Amino acid sequence: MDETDSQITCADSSVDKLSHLKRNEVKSCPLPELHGADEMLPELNKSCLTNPDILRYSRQLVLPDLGVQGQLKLSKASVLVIGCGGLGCPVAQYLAASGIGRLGLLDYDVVEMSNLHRQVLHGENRLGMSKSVSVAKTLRKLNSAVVYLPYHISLNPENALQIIQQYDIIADCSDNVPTRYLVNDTCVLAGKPLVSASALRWEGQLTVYNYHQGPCYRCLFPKPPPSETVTNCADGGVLGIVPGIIGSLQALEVLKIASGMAPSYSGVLLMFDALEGRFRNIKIRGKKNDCAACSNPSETAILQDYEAFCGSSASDKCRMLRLLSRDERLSVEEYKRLLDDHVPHILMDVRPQPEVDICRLPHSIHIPLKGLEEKNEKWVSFLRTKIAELITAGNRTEKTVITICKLGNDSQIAVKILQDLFGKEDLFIAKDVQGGLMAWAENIDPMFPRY
Ligand SMILES: Nc1ncnc2c1ncn2[C@@H]1O[C@H](COP(=O)(O)OP(=O)(O)OP(=O)(O)O)[C@@H](O)[C@H]1O
Ligand SMILES: [Zn+2]
Repeated sequence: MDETDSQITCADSSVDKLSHLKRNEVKSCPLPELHGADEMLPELNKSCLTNPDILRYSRQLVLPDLGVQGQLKLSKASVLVIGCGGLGCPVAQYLAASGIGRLGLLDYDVVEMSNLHRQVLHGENRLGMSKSVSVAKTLRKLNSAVVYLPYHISLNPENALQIIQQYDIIADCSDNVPTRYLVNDTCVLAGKPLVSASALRWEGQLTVYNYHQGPCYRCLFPKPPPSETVTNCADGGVLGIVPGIIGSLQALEVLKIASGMAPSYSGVLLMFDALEGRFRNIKIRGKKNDCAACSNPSETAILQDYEAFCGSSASDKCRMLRLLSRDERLSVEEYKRLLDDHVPHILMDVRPQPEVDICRLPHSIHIPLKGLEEKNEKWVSFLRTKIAELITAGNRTEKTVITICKLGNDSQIAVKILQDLFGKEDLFIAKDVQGGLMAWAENIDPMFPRY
């Protein structure tokens, strides 16, 4: 079947309108909601398996723990997958293949090239398309008996309860802390089990919240971590297979709950280390008596400002630190002028080595942020040598060090450390390049690689 004749149940005209919009356009235009938050969904009430069902699911039907009754329960169950990215793809794929009744697919974002190594339900022909629609289109070809409901929206405190209460089980496949708190609190309020997972670099985690008397996310994490300590896939990287593995396990937990079995990870945290090839199960604390969310669910307020609570955004792709004042920063245009005017300076690239191996500005020196943070003598004396060379070579005596990284976060931290190390010296100036090398690629040099 070709892309164009896929029978996604949402209005296909709205899908087409969305398909090739850029992310910002999608966010800013009034969206034709593919499935609105307030739309009531029909009940799933399959009472027996048809012959095609029996053939399709035969290999799992013969499993004594599942059987016909389990399969029928699956067919009557509905699951909301929040985030159609690295985790959401395998979760949705295995649930669809297993014969879940209804799959809600929620994501505000569109498919990008850097998604394809792990978000395996999208493809090159889907670039710019709504992720939720793309997943629905792919899965329609895998199992057309499942009802797919794509929501091309951002889950927020205004719509979360209306959507979540229409599903039996929730899979959190999102990638940011405000969304995790929002999903948790809403699941507590609506009384829904929440299968939650994360994947970053070579590691993955998985647990089930709010299942029977089990703990919720807030029982474990009453307060969010400091926003500057939170890394996402764009910052930290992720091996595509890791969310593939964790997402498959997430689907397994959902399937167990949906078919009437007990999940394995309620009150237990699975930690997967792909480098070591090791899975570890850690027993986690039970329900907290004074948990702000689940100790008294009817009182749980989900209308708090989750972004303010967490100090980070639920929709920005990149976290943006604001450590420096405007005059401690150079825009890429200002930095280009400084280069064109041959102003003596040191450009210090503070990214980790693997990123420098991908691309760098040829005149930069490389001192990784980690080396600076540890005040590593090797790097500090290397920088002192470079500053001495700058003073000897130039007619001017300003010791100007400009830091740069991928997006302009680590470069700000580097400026703070430099100010601490050299700030008392005469004529020492430290600034960073706002937006980093990706802003350089965007606004100055279109040939510079983006990653
Ligand atoms: N509040 C939210 N509402 C809707 N979708 C969300 C929300 N929070 C996160 N998501 C979605 O969850 C998905 C998480 O998946 P993943 O981290 O693999 O993708 P990504 O954000 O595209 O990755 P990258 O960081 O590499 O760009 C994203 O597609 C993101 O758009
Ligand atoms: Zn709790």
